[in-house]
Amino acid sequence: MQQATMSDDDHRPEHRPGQPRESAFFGRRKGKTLRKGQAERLEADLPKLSLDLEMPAPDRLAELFPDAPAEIRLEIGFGGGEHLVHRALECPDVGFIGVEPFINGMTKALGRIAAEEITNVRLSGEDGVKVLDWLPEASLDRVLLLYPDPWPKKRHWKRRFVGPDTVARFARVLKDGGEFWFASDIDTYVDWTLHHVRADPAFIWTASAPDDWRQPWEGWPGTRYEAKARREGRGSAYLTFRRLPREG
Ligand SMILES: C[S@@+](CC[C@H](N)C(=O)[O-])C[C@H]1O[C@@H](n2cnc3c(N)ncnc32)[C@H](O)[C@@H]1O
Repeated sequence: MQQATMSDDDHRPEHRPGQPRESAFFGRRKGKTLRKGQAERLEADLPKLSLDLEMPAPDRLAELFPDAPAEIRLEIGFGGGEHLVHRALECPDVGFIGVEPFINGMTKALGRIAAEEITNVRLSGEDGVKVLDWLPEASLDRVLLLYPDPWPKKRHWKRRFVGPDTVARFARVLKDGGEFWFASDIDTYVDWTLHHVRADPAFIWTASAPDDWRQPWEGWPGTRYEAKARREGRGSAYLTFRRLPREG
């Protein structure tokens, strides 16, 4: 990563807050044709683990999981699920919701979930925006966005998942004191995210020293996309924002 400038005003011309987006997915849903076994797994296993966005969310989100976890985290755009599965195994008492519209990534994650007999994960193949809008207010302890599609060309910055509307959505679904974790190897996206999240009074950026954003979180296993960034010579920033208590 080039040195992030951490300035707040670099990207304002592109930032025109308007109506909340109904979709923030601009990527591919399908890659290589799935092998027969993979297609069968997708068909058999996904419905069992998938959120039903046609039905209202349960008031107590913990009811989605067999062991009614006290803590629930959401990972948006999990790719092949490497990080999601690692954390689900590391924290069996936490409920994880993973969102990934790319079918090949979803299939890979389903394979790992089955192989490890993981029970504390629920999934959605929908756009993360739809899942955020479905979730009850103040229902999550953490939202993770790890290496979101970077859209490096300036004319595409508006496609980035982070924007004023999605930051407001994070603020709605997070519990007081909950956290939004963001990782990226693209310096303009790091600056962009700092600008948008710090513009929302619901959040504070928790960093007080450079290592707080240069070093990954405890137990960090890396991600597939991060490994690619390293091979190509880019470092990363890891931003942690805390949702402030609601007033009243
Ligand atoms: C660059 S990849 C990173 C994958 C993984 N987090 C990693 O670090 O290896 C970004 C992922 O976000 C997914 N994605 C893009 N837009 C999304 C959206 N609106 N909702 C949910 N996932 C999305 C893509 O399908 C892709 O798998």
